[in-house]
Amino acid sequence: MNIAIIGYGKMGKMIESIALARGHSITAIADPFAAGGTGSSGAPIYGDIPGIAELADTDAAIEFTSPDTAFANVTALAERKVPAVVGTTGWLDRLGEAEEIVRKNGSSLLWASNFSLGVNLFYRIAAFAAQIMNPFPEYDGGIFEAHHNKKVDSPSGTAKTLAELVLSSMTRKTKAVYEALEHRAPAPEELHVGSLRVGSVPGTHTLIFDSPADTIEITHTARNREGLASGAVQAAEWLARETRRGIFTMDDVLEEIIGA
Ligand SMILES: NC(=O)C1=CN([C@@H]2O[C@H](COP(=O)(O)OP(=O)(O)OC[C@H]3O[C@@H](n4cnc5c(N)ncnc54)[C@H](OP(=O)(O)O)[C@@H]3O)[C@@H](O)[C@H]2O)C=CC1
Ligand SMILES: O=C(O)C1=N[C@H](C(=O)O)C[C@H](O)C1
Repeated sequence: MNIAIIGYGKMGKMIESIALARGHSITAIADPFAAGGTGSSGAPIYGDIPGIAELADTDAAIEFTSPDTAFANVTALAERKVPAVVGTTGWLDRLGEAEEIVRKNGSSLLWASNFSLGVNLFYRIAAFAAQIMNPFPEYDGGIFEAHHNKKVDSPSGTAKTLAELVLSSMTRKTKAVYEALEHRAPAPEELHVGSLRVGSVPGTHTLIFDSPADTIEITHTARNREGLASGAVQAAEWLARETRRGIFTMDDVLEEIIGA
């Protein structure tokens, strides 16, 4: 299939190499920093989302840019009717608005705060764990995430998704709190989420249940960005096969694989 890459940073470059290894072609790359050149696939790099003519043969675009630019990119791709796989985090307060624009244009959006298949399986395990821990109030719950020191959004998108899953499976927790809690202790119904930015950590997420007697920890540790980029390319393949138009997530891709 033909893929356009929006954002030619750490993820965009890894996606290009994985897409090529899976037999795909890169039609265009958009990134203001590298505009005017070509990617290692030979695809031209534009400063902004290319026009309809340049994207005519593109089956799907994969977008990993920055929280400030993702919404405009999703809008531009929807207007060009290019199905979009979007991994940028820290912009999802505008997701509802973006979904409306995508639907109005009869296009498609598949988004995920984390495209790693391992993390999406971890989400399912975490939701089940939260459900079975719910009747045991002696076990408090919390979330911890660590990422590299170039990451501009905190908490991670993955931690936010994980918190939403825990809240929907654990009725004694009603609210996620992300701040440092400098001057107060968390209330029992609050799910505290902590973030660390250090070095080159690709992404670690832990769900913790802690009682006076013991601790249960479920951790996903990314070793590198390959799993993330590979999941995004698999999501683009899924979206290009999908005959329905509309809004999808990585959970739809996982559902096709595991049948639930
Ligand atoms: N959902 C998931 O699985 C994952 C999500 N992410 C998220 O993806 C995003 C990108 O991550 P990463 O690749 O590591 O970040 P990088 O900073 O390495 O790359 C982002 C790139 O996008 C470019 N960019 C900025 N604005 C635009 C624009 N308007 N159009 C096109 N390109 C633009 C940047 O250029 P410049 O340097 O000039 O600003 C940069 O080259 C982050 O939000 C991160 O949290 C990351 C990994 C996995
Ligand atoms: O910025 C990153 O690097 C990552 N961002 C995503 C997030 O915010 O959850 C996913 C992954 O953990 C890497």
